Amino acid sequence: MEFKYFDIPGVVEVLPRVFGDARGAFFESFSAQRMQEAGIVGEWVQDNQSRSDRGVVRGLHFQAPPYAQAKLVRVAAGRALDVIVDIRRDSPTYGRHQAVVLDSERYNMLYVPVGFAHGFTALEDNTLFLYKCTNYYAPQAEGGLLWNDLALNIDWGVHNPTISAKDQVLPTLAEFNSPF
Ligand SMILES: Cc1cn([C@H]2C[C@H](O)[C@@H](COP(=O)(O)OP(=O)(O)O[C@H]3O[C@H](C)C(=O)[C@H](O)[C@H]3O)O2)c(=O)[nH]c1=O
Repeated sequence: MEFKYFDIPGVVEVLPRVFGDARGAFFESFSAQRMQEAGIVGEWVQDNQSRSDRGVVRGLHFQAPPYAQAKLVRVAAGRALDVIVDIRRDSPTYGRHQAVVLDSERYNMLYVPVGFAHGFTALEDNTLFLYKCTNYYAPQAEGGLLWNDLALNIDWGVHNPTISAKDQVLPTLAEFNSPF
């Protein structure tokens, strides 16, 4: 299991060791000890899974404290362009985003710390998106940012996505008051 770090502090890509043979492949999708050593911290209490066809955009979402969630995200089938935005007020990279392609053939994962808005584009049909969370679902604490806010300057890889009505009316970064 190898780890890749980015200019945005705290974000970690996990590149697991994959064991391929005539039957297929095997890899460890979670290791509390190895991940803590890499700075991937938190008590993982809830696993989620969503299925999206090509052109779906979900996000940008977060849960406000005290229900804030760190996430460990990957795809079990298909591919996704994962996007996270730093919304930690005192961060030198506030408002900046990081995009990483999650590929079910590369088995890579991304650690999204507390203090980030998160979303993704499904790049293929039947993209199965799996993620661990460090806090339970708390709809009363949900917040978000408008996916196509020009100030975020995010290339989602799609111009006319399938997106929920809820996500189409999220605030822009300028309108938004971060709880982090
Ligand atoms: C997130 C969540 C949702 N739900 C229910 C609530 C709705 O009836 C239904 C769909 O929820 P929503 O439209 O919020 O699903 P997504 O748009 O995929 O939301 C997720 O998308 C982005 C990418 C994220 O990072 C978050 O984990 C999460 O906000 O599932 C639950 O029962 N539990 C949950 O933890």
